[in-house]
Amino acid sequence: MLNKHLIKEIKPYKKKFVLLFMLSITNAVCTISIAYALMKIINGVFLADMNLKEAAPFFAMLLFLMFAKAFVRWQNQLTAHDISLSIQQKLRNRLLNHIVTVGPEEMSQEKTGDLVTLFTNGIEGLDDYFTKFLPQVVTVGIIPPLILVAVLPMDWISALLFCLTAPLIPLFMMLIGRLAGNANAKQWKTLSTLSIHFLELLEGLTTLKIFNQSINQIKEVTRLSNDFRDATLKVLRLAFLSSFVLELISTLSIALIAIGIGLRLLQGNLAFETAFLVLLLAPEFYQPLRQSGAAFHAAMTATTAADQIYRILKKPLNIPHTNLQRIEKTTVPFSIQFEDISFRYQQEREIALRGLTFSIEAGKHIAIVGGSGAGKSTIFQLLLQLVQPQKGEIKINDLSLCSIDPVYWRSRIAYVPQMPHIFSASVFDNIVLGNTVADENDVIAAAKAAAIHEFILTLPEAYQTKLGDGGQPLSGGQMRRIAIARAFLQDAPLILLDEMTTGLDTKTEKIIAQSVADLTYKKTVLTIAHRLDSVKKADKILVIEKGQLVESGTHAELLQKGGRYFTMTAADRRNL
Ligand SMILES: Nc1ncnc2c1ncn2[C@@H]1O[C@H](COP(=O)(O)OP(=O)(O)OP(=O)(O)O)[C@@H](O)[C@H]1O
Repeated sequence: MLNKHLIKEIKPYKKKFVLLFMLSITNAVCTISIAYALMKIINGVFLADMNLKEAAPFFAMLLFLMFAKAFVRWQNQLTAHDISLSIQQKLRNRLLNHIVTVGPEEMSQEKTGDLVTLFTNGIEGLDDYFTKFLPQVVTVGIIPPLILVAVLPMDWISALLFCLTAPLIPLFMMLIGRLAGNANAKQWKTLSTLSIHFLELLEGLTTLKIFNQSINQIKEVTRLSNDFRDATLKVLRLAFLSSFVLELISTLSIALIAIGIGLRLLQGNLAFETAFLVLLLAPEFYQPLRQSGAAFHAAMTATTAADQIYRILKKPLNIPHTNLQRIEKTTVPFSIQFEDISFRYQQEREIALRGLTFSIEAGKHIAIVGGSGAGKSTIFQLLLQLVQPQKGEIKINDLSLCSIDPVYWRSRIAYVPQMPHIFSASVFDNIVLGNTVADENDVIAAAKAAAIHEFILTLPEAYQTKLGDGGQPLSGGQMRRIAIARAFLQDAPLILLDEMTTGLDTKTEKIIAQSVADLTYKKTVLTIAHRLDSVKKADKILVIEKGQLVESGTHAELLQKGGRYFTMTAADRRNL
């Protein structure tokens, strides 16, 4: 239950944790002193004929101690929440940074719904660990032992009973904890599955409606929702059961001590003062142990989430971070060499690229063609350093790509993906996307080059119109043009274009083609093309099939060869 990862997170907050410890000791001292003051007042007033003047200091002491105890508990909670919120914020940032650094390939093995649940409920669930469980552990470690030390010299029999009965509570907690651990894991899994299906329902709403499947999906979400309710109820049942058991054990223990004290009082073997003080302290002795049951269950949920969080944080970073170099600006445009590159995606049986060897001279325009799933996009993934080849070497200006700082390297690439992502931000921010030096004129120029400026002006707030989730909806072609404007703005020496003109009308395509020609002048450009008539002008065409390079040359050379490219162009013409 004391999760070693979560405990490690406390290290930077050692001082605050020491304060928490000191506050718990003060709380324990206050608890014992309150019992002592009460005993003095009641014994004095009822049995020792104490008058008001004599009792006044004890009343003052009692009042002071009660305030002090309330203050200490308040500070205790504040400190615990302070530590918890700082750790949560740090973990959220670390998780986010790690996900970004690990990259899309590794993260594609994770379910989006799982990650969303982890990032929200999971991290928030850790709060209970730091604000309930850990302070409770500290309290359990301080209050009962201090009470024991106070009681032992006065009444060793009650102290012995404390010692004999107290271990029963953690023992039962451990037994119930085993069951609760499984129930918590199941509850977490069900919640994740529910999130995944709900996300799918939202994302695939159109498809589901068209195929009349929305009812089925709703039924599935409802079924999962019921499963989640059952799983939660099971967890709650166990939590209530453990509370019941702990309450029962502590109540019986207090009763046992009270009977023992009563009998010895009757026999005259015990002074009233001592008996009364021990009776007052007995519930205080068991209270932290009793409360630890609830804290224990809160911690269970937190540790289940923590296991998932640290599993993600353990994912290896795919970039070797030693001796990273930069390519000086003077060496652009870049020449590229693929030397016997082989690559297989994790958890895929089929190899995506096999022994790929080709070279691209600096400043040349290369087209990559091939059937669906041939491995074209994977070449871009490798060039973007989103994945690393298992075999072979990629060289940029004769420098190994894996020795180049990936952050710097990506800043030298303008990339238009097949399906660009539009963020929940203004049109302006979506085009700028982190380019800190671009001003308004640059953005407008980029939008004009991407033939999207006129359209942006028709939007309610022009360049300030919000896009993305909940914002202005865009067509596929408009999204592509925003992505193309991004690339224009970046003005990088290496340009990777994936299906550049897909989803555009002929007029827009012409405008963009001209802008691309201007943008790519004297730059190294790689274009993935499906429509073969758009690759005729390329300096070199690479034909990829089943992850292998089957042909390369200019359009004319390849046609003359009468090989795979020739067959593809013939098929392309027939389909027109
Ligand atoms: N993230 C991924 N995880 C696992 N396998 C992948 C991933 N991306 C692609 N693949 C697999 O790698 C192979 C090559 O895919 P790639 O996307 O490079 O092909 P492509 O030529 O770009 O296809 P298309 O023209 O249809 O986009 C395919 O078998 C594909 O299933």
